[in-house]
Amino acid sequence: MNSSTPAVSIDGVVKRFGSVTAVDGLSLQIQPGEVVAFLGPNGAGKTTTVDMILGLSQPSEGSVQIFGGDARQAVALGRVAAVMQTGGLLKDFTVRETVELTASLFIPSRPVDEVLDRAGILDIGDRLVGKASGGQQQRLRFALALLSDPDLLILDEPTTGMDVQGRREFWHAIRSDAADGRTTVFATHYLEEADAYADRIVLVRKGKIVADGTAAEIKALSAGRTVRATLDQADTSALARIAGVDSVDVRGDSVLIHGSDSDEIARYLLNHTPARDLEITSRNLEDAFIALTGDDAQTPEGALA
Ligand SMILES: Nc1ncnc2c1ncn2[C@@H]1O[C@H](COP(=O)(O)OP(=O)(O)OP(=O)(O)O)[C@@H](O)[C@H]1O
Repeated sequence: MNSSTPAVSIDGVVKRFGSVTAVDGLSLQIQPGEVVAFLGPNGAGKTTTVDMILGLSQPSEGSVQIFGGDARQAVALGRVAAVMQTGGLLKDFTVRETVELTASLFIPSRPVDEVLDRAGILDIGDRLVGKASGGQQQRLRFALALLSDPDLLILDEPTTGMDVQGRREFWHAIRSDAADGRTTVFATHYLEEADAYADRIVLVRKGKIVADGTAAEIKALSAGRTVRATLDQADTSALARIAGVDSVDVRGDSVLIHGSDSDEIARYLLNHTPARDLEITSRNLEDAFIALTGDDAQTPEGALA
């Protein structure tokens, strides 16, 4: 590997499960040290992509390379570790025994106490896993992932079940390891988490990347305004052709048009249609996410993907 080798290189990947295409032609390169959020609604293909990065499944088409090589090999060498949503913990072991047992299976690079401390569970080392809360179990999975001191950490909904303080401590640990060069990829539903902690957000919808950029770039992309007007029998395809328009939604006798240039939309409606009662509103962040990833979303003009 040389310094220009990407940590993750996904090239034209398609993953099908029978008639379902979970990942549909995805290409993505992640450089060492980046913290990247995979954001998207249920069923967007986040977990399927994460599984392929971990070598747990193979693409139907295309290729996935981790540090220039095979994903399974990178995992076997301890260069890649993961914190997944469920599974993998034995309830009758204590928290510390779980970490010790895992450490005994390979040559760990970090001492047990250090990873327990890093994950914020040093004080509950003697607690049975079955008695640990959901958030504590999630921290335990994090501790296990840190044992090999991986170069690439994959997190699937990592903070599920964690309280506010737990989330903050968790992300603090992730960011400080990123500063030391660790690459981190996490899948989430939470826009706020991606916004606050990722260097880069990859927005996926129906197995495709719909936007890829910094949080600021994504927000700028999904900004814009909605123009609502009363308009019978709206010609939606004509409205969709107005410069900067990315969605047109008809609700009863109202039409909602979203785009980057609300003046242009209003001008068109007033000059070329019998539209009346115009209202112009800004979207909040959550609306923007839905606009980019919802069922009616169209890839916005000027998309960063
Ligand atoms: N083993 C499987 N067999 C059949 N279909 C699958 C399988 N795994 C995933 N899928 C389908 O592939 C699509 C993508 O699923 P995936 O779990 O990757 O989405 P996701 O973005 O992680 O969703 P969520 O946010 O709900 O975790 C879904 O339609 C899902 O039903």
